[in-house]
Amino acid sequence: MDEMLFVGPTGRRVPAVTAEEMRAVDRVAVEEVGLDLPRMMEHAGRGLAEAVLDRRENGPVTILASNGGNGGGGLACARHLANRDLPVRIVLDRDPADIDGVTAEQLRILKATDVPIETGGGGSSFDVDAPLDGVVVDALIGYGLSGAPRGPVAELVDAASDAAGTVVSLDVPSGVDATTGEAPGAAVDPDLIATLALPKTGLAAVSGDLLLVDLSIPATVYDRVGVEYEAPFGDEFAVPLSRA
Ligand SMILES: NC(=O)C1=CN([C@@H]2O[C@H](COP(=O)(O)OP(=O)(O)OC[C@H]3O[C@@H](n4cnc5c(N)ncnc54)[C@H](O)[C@@H]3O)[C@@H](O)[C@H]2O)[C@H](O)CC1
Ligand SMILES: [K+]
Repeated sequence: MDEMLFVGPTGRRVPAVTAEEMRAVDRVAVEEVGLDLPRMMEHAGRGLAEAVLDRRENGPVTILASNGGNGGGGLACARHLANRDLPVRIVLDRDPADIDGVTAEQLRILKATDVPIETGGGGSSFDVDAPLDGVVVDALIGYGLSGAPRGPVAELVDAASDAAGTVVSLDVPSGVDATTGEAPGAAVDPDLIATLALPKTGLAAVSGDLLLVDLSIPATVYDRVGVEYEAPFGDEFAVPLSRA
């Protein structure tokens, strides 16, 4: 627990958490402190959008999203980028009607805008075999990965892997186990990973620049979970990390 695998901008060691520890942090934040999921997801989406704006290239921004917390952050990011007139499109792994929970709240907002929402995995306007140009945002799976990517998610992971431009993964590259860094099947190989709140232990074993995005989780949450924590953000809301 609390392996010091990462270093922040001031040279300070930043602890890493396993997926299980991060789930415990989430649970305490929501149930004991009242920092609910929509609030954290908004920070995730904005931090991700700032990372994309920093690395922006000509061409569209394609946001690949599934039905979890990771996808919800991707959808919040899409809103920020579209509000800045970037040519954004969303590709879901499933029919929009099958998105639920907090992620569906994010989707509902986007449906009121003119951001195109497509569905990957056959039978839709999105051609999974056409190369993706511009920036690709990988918001398919975060620390909720269970086994090798399957079905339409696997096809979208492959599409991100074949992309010519910059690929930015949210929290963890989709297909990579957040705790071990191992990939049980296909996995995204991003240029940049915008990881949330604390780095995940598995990120020590994968390539890609690392940016740590603040979710505004108070230190008491980490205390209650037993994660040794010193706020790594200083005066910033996102800081680059290097691997120790
Ligand atoms: N405090 C925080 O760190 C917060 C993080 N957030 C983000 O939420 C995700 C974790 O969300 P969760 O809903 O638990 O899981 P995921 O989104 O990672 O994945 C669920 C999604 O993926 C599908 N899936 C899982 N395994 C597979 C597979 N092998 N093949 C195909 N599909 C798979 C599953 O069916 C679901 O659809 C975390 O990483 C952060 O990005 C919150 O936004 C805020 C708090
Ligand atoms: K991801």
